[in-house]
Amino acid sequence: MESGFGVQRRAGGGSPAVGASQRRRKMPPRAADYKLQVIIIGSRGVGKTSLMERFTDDTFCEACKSTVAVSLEGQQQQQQQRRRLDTAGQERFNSITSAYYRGAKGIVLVYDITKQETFEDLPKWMKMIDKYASEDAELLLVGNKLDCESDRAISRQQAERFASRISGMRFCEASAKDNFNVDEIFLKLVDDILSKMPLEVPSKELSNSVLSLQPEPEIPPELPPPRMRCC
Ligand SMILES: Nc1nc2c(ncn2[C@@H]2O[C@H](COP(=O)(O)OP(=O)(O)OP(=O)(O)O)[C@@H](O)[C@H]2O)c(=O)[nH]1
Repeated sequence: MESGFGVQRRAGGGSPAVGASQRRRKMPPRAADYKLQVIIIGSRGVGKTSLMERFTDDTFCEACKSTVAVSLEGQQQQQQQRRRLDTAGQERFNSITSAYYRGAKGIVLVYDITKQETFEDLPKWMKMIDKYASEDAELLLVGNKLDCESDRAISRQQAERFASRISGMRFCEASAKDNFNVDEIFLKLVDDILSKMPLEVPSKELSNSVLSLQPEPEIPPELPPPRMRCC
């Protein structure tokens, strides 16, 4: 399953430490300077939607339905639009999938720190990134459900080792439930994306971004070499 969204960020908008959720609640919406497409990917139930909803709405749902496909535009738009996409047909999935990966400036790869299998799925997701995403996309590995420390199955060191083998991948742990590290994840990612962008960005680069959630990826037989560090 995958999800993503358009992150809008005002230039000089302050650091994550200021508390973005506070700003979201108190500041009236303003036209964004940038719209960047970020996708959130990872196995079923790891908390992709919860992380996104915590960031965009500052809400958390204890018993959410599994997402098939969702589109969401504009974190700072007053009227956030969501629509379920018709996801019938693998061909359609593939074209949607590749379009979202291709357009993504940032990719958040999520696993659940209490579920070994979601960590074991990570190489599968990396293959999708290698196949479809831009080489320039910022990558962030997130171990979610940090509030469930007593049920932890994946150590921080294991995840750090995984991330260190992938060029440019950052890593952090978070809790959508406790709102721990959520704003920091997305705002740092956006800062990293913006710091890579040229000062004058052509307007077509700033087009609306949408989000897509799709089923488990089918790994194609022929894959390009993975984005592993060479030394
Ligand atoms: N304890 C805890 N539960 C969480 C956290 N984040 C999500 N959950 C729960 O995990 C379940 C799955 O969360 P979702 O956000 O729907 O996960 P998802 O990855 O979007 O799931 P799919 O749409 O099925 O791929 C829900 O019951 C959430 O309430 C978290 O940080 N801590």
